[in-house]
Amino acid sequence: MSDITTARSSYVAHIPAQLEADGVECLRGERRLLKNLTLQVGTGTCLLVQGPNGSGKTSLLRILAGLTQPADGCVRWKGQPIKQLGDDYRNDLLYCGHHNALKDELSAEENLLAAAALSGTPVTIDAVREALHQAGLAGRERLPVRVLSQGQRRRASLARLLLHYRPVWILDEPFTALDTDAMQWLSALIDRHLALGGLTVLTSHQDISLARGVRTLRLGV
Ligand SMILES: Nc1ncnc2c1ncn2[C@@H]1O[C@H](COP(=O)(O)OP(=O)(O)OP(=O)(O)O)[C@@H](O)[C@H]1O
Repeated sequence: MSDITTARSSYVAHIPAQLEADGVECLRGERRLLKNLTLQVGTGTCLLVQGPNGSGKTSLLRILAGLTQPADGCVRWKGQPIKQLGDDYRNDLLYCGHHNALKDELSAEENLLAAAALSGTPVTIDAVREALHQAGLAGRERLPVRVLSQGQRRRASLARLLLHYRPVWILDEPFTALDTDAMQWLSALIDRHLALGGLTVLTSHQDISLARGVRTLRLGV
């Protein structure tokens, strides 16, 4: 009995904490955007997905986040299909979409508090204020989001990265609208996330530079 337990424990311990796409296909209307796409992203790794407009970057990120089902193939986290993992995967994931997912009439503070509560992991107002300060929004926390600039809205959305530890970050064009300081802040945040054993998949039309290096996947070429 103890031998079996030991064997099972060591097997579990050796399942790599990696995100995998295995033979993924994505159809949009008449178009096949992705065919037999296979990739692995391990902890401490950043994968940058690049390609022309319409090449399927957002579609791939949505499939990796479990928000869109692939026409074929499978996405796995720690060796298990994310479809089967359900909330166990969602609790390990932080997805920041192309749009900022902020409600215009609410302040940045209220947006972050509401998003955290909805995700089932409420946070304190102090934690939210600290995250918004780090995101460079000190003094703007209580304004309705509709009056913030595009870059400030992006910063407010990205402040979610500071509120919970989630190993899998999937970020769709997170650098869009950010100024140079904010781009450096976000790069440092991703680097720290990778150093803590997280992984990141992101899209960007610009090249990005991280201390740990970046792997690039080019679509539509
Ligand atoms: N729900 C949908 N129904 C039909 N077509 C869709 C749908 N979602 C996306 N598409 C199409 O799929 C293609 C890829 O879209 P996607 O958003 O994945 O591209 P992208 O590489 O992220 O583009 P961009 O660089 O412009 O953000 C586009 O031609 C788009 O119109």
